Amino acid sequence: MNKKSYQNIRALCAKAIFAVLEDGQSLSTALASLNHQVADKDKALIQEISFGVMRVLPELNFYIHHLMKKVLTGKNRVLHYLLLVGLYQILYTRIPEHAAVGETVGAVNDLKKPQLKGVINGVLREFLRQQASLKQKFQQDSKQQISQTLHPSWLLNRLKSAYPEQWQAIVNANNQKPPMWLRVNLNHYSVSEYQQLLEKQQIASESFADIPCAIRLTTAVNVTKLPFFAEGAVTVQDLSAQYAAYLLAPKNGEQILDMCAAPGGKTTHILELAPTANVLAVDVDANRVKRIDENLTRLKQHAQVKVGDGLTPEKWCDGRLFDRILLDAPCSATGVIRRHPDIKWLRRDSDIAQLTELQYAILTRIWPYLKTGGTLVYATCSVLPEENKLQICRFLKENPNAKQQGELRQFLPTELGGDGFFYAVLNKV
Ligand SMILES: C[S@@+](CC[C@H](N)C(=O)[O-])C[C@H]1O[C@@H](n2cnc3c(N)ncnc32)[C@H](O)[C@@H]1O
Repeated sequence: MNKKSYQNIRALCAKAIFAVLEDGQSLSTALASLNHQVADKDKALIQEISFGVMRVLPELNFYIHHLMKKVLTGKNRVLHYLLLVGLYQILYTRIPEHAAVGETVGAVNDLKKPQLKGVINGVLREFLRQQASLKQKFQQDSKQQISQTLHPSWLLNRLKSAYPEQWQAIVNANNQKPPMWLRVNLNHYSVSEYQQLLEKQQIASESFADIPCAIRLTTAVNVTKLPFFAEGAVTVQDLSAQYAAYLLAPKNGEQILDMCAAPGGKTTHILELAPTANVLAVDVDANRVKRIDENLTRLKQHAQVKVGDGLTPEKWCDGRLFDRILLDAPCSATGVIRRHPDIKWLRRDSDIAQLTELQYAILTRIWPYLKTGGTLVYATCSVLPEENKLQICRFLKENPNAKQQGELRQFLPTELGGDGFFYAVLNKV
């Protein structure tokens, strides 16, 4: 692509944030649709700024409300998001203040609002002047719990009620940048062999006793820097997500259904553990299903991949029964907020009841496709009991042929450990 067609990255950040907060798109989707306008060298910065703004949104809004008599609305709303981008750089990046202000002000041309250059410049410079006192005001704003925790109140209330002792630790973990975890393909390298390869590239890492293929990188790196990534030596996958395939315990030759499989992170792990298992990977989202194929290709694995709705398995299932089913149910994703901080502003309290209903419906429709003696693993990346423990309790009550195997596992996000995840293993008797 011609270099001249790349846009000012602050303008692109503002557009991406606009797409999330005004149009309800996920930040990953919004950034993906702008990707062709970003030079490779700028991709890390655009990610850092836009994800960072989502992480600390209430703080940045607090400052703007103190600095402006009238908030920018209507056709000028995108400039409100540009101001967030400017403030984030000043507060949370190493970009020198003058450059942060200059580049942000320069973005008004790409946003086709040159007449408002003075407003953006004025607000950012006023922030620099008042920075210390505004930060103090923000710290003292204890009435506004949302400012202090950077979480919406409906979610805080749910966390407090589910985890009266741990909610603060969960909130703190959610507000951190996430650690980068890898899953080593043990068919290619042992964990210690791969750590040696990383060391040669000056990439520091730690292994983790509970999961034999997991490595945490001390500092996140682009996957292109990972030795033999393209050849399938490793996959980027959070520690907690790596439990799924181990709990499913697939065997070669078995019939396995990976339900809600896209983008295939767990499909490929199942095939690493049981390379000749007959895996059917199904997801309702045709675009995301393409990514299962891409991941299978990179890892040189084979599975049958279908677009299908978990609510209507009779439409896509060829009549076979499965030895094992992984149901990685669509959920609130409240366990992965540190990876996707936009979730805090996209989800609504009312979504939880709808999701709970959908999860339960998929579970009940899929259950008949499990052989007697077979195993189903129910997983979510949620920390809310309604989507997890309470679902399983209800299912066990209503389905006498379902028996719980082992303990229910509710992982909570921790600073250096894995994401928030839930697992239940059910046997059909
Ligand atoms: C948590 S993600 C799955 C992650 C995936 N298992 C992995 O490890 O890469 C949940 C998935 O559920 C899919 N989904 C949502 N509703 C569905 C439905 N009714 N039937 C099938 N898939 C559905 C979404 O498209 C999404 O890809």
